[in-house]
Amino acid sequence: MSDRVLRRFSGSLRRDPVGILLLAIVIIIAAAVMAAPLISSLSPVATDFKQVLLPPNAVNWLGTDDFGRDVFIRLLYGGRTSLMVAAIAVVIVMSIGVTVGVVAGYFGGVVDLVVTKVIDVLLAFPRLVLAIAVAALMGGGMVPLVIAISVVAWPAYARIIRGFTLQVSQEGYVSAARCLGTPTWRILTGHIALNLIGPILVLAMLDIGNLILAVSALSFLGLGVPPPAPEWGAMLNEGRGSMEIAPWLVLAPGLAIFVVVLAANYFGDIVRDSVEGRPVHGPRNWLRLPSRKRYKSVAVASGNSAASPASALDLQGLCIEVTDRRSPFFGKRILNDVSLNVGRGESVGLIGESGSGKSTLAALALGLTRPPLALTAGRARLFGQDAAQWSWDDWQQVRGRTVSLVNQDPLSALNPVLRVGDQIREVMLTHLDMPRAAVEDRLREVLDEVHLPERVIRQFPHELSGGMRQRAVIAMAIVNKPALLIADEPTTALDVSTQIRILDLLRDLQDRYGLALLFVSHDLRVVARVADRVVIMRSGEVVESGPTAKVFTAATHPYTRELVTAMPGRRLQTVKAA
Ligand SMILES: Nc1ncnc2c1ncn2[C@@H]1O[C@H](COP(=O)(O)OP(=O)(O)OP(=O)(O)O)[C@@H](O)[C@H]1O
Repeated sequence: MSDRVLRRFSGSLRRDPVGILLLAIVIIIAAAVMAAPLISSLSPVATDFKQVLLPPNAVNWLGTDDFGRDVFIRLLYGGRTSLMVAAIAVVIVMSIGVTVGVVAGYFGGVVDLVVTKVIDVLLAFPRLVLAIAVAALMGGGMVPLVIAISVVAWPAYARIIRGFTLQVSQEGYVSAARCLGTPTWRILTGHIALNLIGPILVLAMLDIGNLILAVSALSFLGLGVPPPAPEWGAMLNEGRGSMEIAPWLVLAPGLAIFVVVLAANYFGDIVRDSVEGRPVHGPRNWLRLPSRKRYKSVAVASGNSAASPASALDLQGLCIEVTDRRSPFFGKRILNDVSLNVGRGESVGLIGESGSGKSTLAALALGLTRPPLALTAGRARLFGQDAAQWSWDDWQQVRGRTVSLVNQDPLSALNPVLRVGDQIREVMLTHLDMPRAAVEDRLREVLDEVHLPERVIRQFPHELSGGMRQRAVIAMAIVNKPALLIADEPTTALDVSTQIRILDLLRDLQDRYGLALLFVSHDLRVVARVADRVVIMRSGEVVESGPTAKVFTAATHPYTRELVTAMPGRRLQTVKAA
């Protein structure tokens, strides 16, 4: 995960001029602060009463204070204290917060009850007031400062980490590890803590700015490092008295705190976006409007005009390999010389055993081939255009509009906290500039098309049956009237009678819209019900293809014959009759 996050982080930063500027400033500040003794031999506490309150000049770049001390040198040494205390506090706060949160969330019961009550009590105090009380009780100084900040900051972390732990503990792999007798410490460190690295990183980045502010605030109140040692908050306090005649005394530390906190928050946002997988952060989003040009050309090509190409999806000699050298599977060929064509209005079934490469192929048709996998040979055309050349943004314009997906798990495709109606509306509004009334009309129309009652508009996914959820997902996929629908094992999670109804619905929609349908499945009976043509894959290669009836009754490849022989009921006619 870390590699992917790092790549996204550096990718976001590269496209973000403000982020790069802030990063450069922070690197300069951090380097200057670390190298303070090398930059000047002057002591930050050396006084010179002949030089008091000098404005910035060639010798004293940021002027002098009312003891004749050089403000620039004090700023450098003060930064060491501020940043070091904040960094130590983050580590301590994280360690306590993560340990308490994970233990409470995983063990639950009395442990959780006691911990959450303690957290509730601590969070009821205003953070800074509690920190002032703790620091004042301990008498000020660097160590009490770190302790005061840690004491008040850990409960918020513990509460968030407890929430994440509760969620991760419910995951199937944690239950499986428990069933397999994995020791508790191993589950906590290996399964749960590993999954919390992302949220922990985000929390740390977002809160480091707050901790720097807390250090400065306590020092400003005289509860930090004792004078004459410099610290940014303490410098603000010292400069307060002479602020009107020597504004540089407060401007210098004030600006330093501002820039560092701003940068920490800004990077916190980028890290959060990178961990959560949001594609773009920052000014790139603000400055660059989505490119409609290429989208229009794709949309035009996908229209049903006579001039548009006959193929919806046309793959020729396609190879997909693991191209990332860091992957242990580097060089592995996932798809080998695969050719497949889905004509307009045609329904093609893609059949293969587990691991044959069906999902990899479906992902390619949606522009979702991501590292470590890459297209290394062959041609991929969507509605006559060379889709291999499209950027992520180009694909974003096409996915959900020209090409849609229905996957096997409707529950994971629907957001559990949003009403079904809002989720379908969102798909429309993402792609089409429609008036409100038209959106509502189309919403009702599409629900009717997938045979769902209007009441589901206001319902949440958990209030629907499995079959209804899959219909809702199909409604989302077809609401923008796409030209190509990819159905990746859409009936696997359903019972047999619901399966048949969903398959009939897909066939029906395909006829009504002239949809091209790529139906991916390992179940021959299911494919027989919807596909005009079938393509059989094995170990990343196409072994046979042809009209459904022909392949099922007169297969030429031994593997296909094996599949057909193993099919319950054997004959296609039997399947259709069922
Ligand atoms: N990122 C990857 N790195 C290495 N191998 C991969 C990667 N992604 C997929 N594979 C391998 O590619 C092969 C095809 O995977 P794919 O998921 O496309 O199969 P599938 O036919 O969809 O299987 P299933 O029906 O079980 O989902 C598998 O052997 C899989 O292990």
